[in-house]
Amino acid sequence: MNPQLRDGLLILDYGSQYTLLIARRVRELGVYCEIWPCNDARVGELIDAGSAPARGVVLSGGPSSVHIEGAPALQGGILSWEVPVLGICYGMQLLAKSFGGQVDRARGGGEYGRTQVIVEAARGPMAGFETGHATEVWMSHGDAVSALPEAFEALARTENGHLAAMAHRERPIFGVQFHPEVSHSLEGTAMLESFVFEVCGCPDTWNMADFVESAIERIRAQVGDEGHVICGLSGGVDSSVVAALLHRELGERLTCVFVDNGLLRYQERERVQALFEGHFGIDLRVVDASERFLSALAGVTDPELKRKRIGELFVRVFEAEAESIENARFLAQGTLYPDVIESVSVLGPSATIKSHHNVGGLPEQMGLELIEPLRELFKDEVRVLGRALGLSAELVDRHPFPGPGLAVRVLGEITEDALRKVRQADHIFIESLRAEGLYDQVWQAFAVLLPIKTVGVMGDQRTYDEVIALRAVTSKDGMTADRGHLPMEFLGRVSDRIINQVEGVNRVVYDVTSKPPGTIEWE
Ligand SMILES: Nc1ncnc2c1ncn2[C@@H]1O[C@H](COP(=O)(O)OP(=O)(O)OP(=O)(O)O)[C@@H](O)[C@H]1O
Ligand SMILES: O=c1[nH]c(=O)c2[nH+]cn([C@@H]3O[C@H](COP(=O)(O)O)[C@@H](O)[C@H]3O)c2[nH]1
Ligand SMILES: NC(=O)CC[C@H](N)C(=O)O
Ligand SMILES: [Mg+2]
Repeated sequence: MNPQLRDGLLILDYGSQYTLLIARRVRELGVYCEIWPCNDARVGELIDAGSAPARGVVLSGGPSSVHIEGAPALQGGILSWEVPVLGICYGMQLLAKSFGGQVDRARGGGEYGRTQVIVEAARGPMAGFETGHATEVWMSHGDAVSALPEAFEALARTENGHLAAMAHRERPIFGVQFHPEVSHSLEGTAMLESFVFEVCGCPDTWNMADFVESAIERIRAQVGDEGHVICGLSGGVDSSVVAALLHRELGERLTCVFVDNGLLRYQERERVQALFEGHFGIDLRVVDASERFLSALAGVTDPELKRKRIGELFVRVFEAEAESIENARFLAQGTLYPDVIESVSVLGPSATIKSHHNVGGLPEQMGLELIEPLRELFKDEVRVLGRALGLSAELVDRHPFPGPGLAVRVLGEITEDALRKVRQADHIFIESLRAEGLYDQVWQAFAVLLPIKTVGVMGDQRTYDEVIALRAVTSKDGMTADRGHLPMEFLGRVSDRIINQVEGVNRVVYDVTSKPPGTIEWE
């Protein structure tokens, strides 16, 4: 928990796809916030201690229904913190149920998409409007509050009379059935503003500079005067920002370790070495662990098992380096919020999407204590921070590259030959994007090698070779993504180059799946 949370908002996540957007909106207002899973153990501890972690609490939406067995519940103790609460969608339904109201399947099957609501009482999130004001909001619900709890009154209704927002008559407890955090709710930001500033009284003092300061303070407290930190440096945006932050505070008490795991892209090791050894005056060690990684992955085809083996080996390599450095008890990583949220599940183990190597892939026993100063940030926020720390545009605007690297882009079994194919194809794709000025128009792009063979004809000869899938996406933070709209002629040129130059590949396809329902990586 960051001490800045005391002046900010705690968002409890019940599994909504929009929870991240709530956090973004709040931070855009200059107020710090954190998202915790609704069943986070810290909530129970803080309830027992009787102390609220923040100035207000937001209960997010979620896919479940409050009247179904096993649906995530509201820990009633939250209400004893006596700080303002705003329930959004599922969050509002939880509040209604807790206070004795009725929640049922909505008449007519629910409301999805654009809806007009009319303000009935200008309080709480609706404080900025006149009674009778009509505003367009975004709905996405199949259940509805069919009977208001006695202690509550309606703040807004839809045109056909359904409850759209409610407020406790005496306490600062509010619910909205729609999603003020999405941009389709035209005056949603104003509603959040009223809640955050008027109701909760949060100061709008949060910004990146504060973040740096408080991150450094926390690092200082954690590391002490003698501690030495090992930083896993991949050459990517996140770990470079962490290294720059740590270097400011620790100077020579920082050692960066770049691991060549044999799963890197074309000439990646050389590029990272050239960039960092010359530039930052940072102590950089390059460890060639490729044989260890490749033998640990031999014969492994399950994506989660790949990720776990890779996560564990990374840590073992860092531990081995730490042994030769006095007081090296800490491991810094560039973990971001999306890495965390995808690796841990809200509703139970089945909802884990994938174990990011640096979170869900970590071994249970570790000899090093983690330092993860970016754990509460999103990618685009880290980029802003990187620029503020003076990192070059080339580094800051680089496409992300996952720690498990090409292992999750060779579907199925990983062999040297498969790595060669995907590495060459990726290089051709990325260089072509750069050469034709398209690199910055997509958020991430890469090649995937599929474990299937198809028939082709090359130079009058029959071929029976493998398939490369190209993937390019646009995104803001990696949590959701859309297909990249690359010109078909460009894709055709890349396809020709790949098939001509990469031995063993005779077909190229383009992935047009968005996220959701797909994920960005194929494994
Ligand atoms: N080859 C590597 N050597 C050392 N550490 C690594 C390596 N790959 C990943 N890591 C560690 O794992 C963390 C998470 O990887 P991730 O790819 O999410 O971040 P990144 O590489 O720093 O940034 P980007 O998202 O731009 O690729 C990194 O921040 C870094 O600490
Ligand atoms: O460092 C990382 N370790 C991992 O284990 C990992 N898995 C996915 N990614 C990257 O995260 C973003 C979202 O990816 P997905 O849509 O595939 O989950 C994309 O940018 C992915 O490249 C990872 N990064
Ligand atoms: N988006 C939501 O929070 C949906 C909540 C609840 N499952 C409903 O359909 O009403
Ligand atoms: Mg990376």
